[in-house]
Amino acid sequence: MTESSVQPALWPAPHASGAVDATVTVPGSKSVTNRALVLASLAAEPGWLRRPLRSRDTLLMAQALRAMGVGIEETISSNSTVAGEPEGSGEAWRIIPAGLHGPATVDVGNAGTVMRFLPPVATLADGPVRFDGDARAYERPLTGVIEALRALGARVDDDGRGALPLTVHGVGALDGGPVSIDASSSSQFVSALLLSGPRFNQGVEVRHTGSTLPSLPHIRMTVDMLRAVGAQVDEPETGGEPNVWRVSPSALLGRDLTIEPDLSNAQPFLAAALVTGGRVTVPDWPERTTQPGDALRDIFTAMGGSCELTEHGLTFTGTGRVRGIDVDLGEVGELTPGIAAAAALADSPSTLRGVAHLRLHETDRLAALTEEINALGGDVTETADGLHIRPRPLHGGVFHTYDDHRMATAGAVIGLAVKDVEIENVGTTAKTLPDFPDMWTGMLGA
Ligand SMILES: O=C(O)C1=C[C@@H](OP(=O)(O)O)[C@@H](O)[C@H](O)C1
Ligand SMILES: C=C(OP(=O)(O)O)C(=O)O
Repeated sequence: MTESSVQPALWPAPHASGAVDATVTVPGSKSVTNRALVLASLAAEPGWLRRPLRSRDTLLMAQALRAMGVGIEETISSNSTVAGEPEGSGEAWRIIPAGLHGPATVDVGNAGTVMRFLPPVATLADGPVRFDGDARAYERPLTGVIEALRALGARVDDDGRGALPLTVHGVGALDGGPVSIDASSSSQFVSALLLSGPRFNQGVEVRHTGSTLPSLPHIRMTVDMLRAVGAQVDEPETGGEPNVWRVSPSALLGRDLTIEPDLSNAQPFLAAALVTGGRVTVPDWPERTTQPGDALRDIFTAMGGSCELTEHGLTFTGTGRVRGIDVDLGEVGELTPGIAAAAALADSPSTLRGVAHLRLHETDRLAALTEEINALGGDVTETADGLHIRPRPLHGGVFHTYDDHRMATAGAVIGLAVKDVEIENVGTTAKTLPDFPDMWTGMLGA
């Protein structure tokens, strides 16, 4: 078992003395970077990732792929394709695919994308690949991936719990074909099988048998990115059978891909505009995207304020009044902590629904949000699939983060409006946004 090296500490969350007015450049998307790393590693030719996210989750992904033999060179690119960016200024990773090797060991940390996307990749290695990670990673669901790989012809040794730690005994190839899984606990089970599917002998046909399926935009992201590297995918949203995704066997192209900003990590900054009645612009907000964070344009507008997408990016302007909201977040679960934080500062109650699976995220997010907002004087109750939040005057105190990056950023949003909030282990934001504390104080002009 491994642990992050970040030490617990109390970080005094800055209080906003007035309306925030800032432009905040947000680093690349975790979900896009980690999919791009996997697809580029499985390709038949080298490729480029420009503006990749460098954070704990993406560095763990890169390190794991390197351990299996992939070449990943971190460079400053000489031919930046990013609009408005001077030539030579962009960070880029050159990915050089190779035959995948075992024995290898993979530290997944607490990255859902690493622990779910890489076991299928490891079936293609020519030896055993051992997966281990943080204590919390042992508790996160993985059965869907493990059982599917066994059904598709792989040997996977775990300790019988259907979870980490485990060893995938790669033999250089996998039969693939049809498989049924229950992905109600994580959409990442579906994404994982689809991403490696083109490299299985018969491709893969994934049938989801559960009653609910969270985070559909993330499955769309997988399908879009597979198609962009030449894979053939049949799926429910373009006329396929409901709950069935088919990927044909094929070689994948090496592409030159510029990673979009992480719109879920833009959330705390947009929330700052919402709760202070200020204005925040996030440059390079994509016009079209599969990222769930794009839903913030509607959700935060419904909570008070307005947004405008121009060539400068997305500008969100708050009014100083935050309204409660009744919303199903099943498709965009990772936005829940930030929405809960804004809802705790609203002038009417909120109900957040459709997110029971958050109990198995980085921490039990429903329990953690309830505990921490209530410890500051709030009135939050858990429901079977979400939260009821009745706003109350809040007071300062320690906001615990449970090694959850989105708890830390949620606490920072509350701290803007409530004096003397201290965030425990703000360094946990390194999972997806290592520069968060500096970006936050920079936004406030400190
Ligand atoms: O595929 C992805 O990149 C993700 C899918 C979602 O996972 P779940 O479906 O497990 O919620 C999301 O919450 C996570 O942050 C990223
Ligand atoms: C749930 C999340 O991450 P993971 O990729 O580890 O599932 C998240 O980032 O909110």
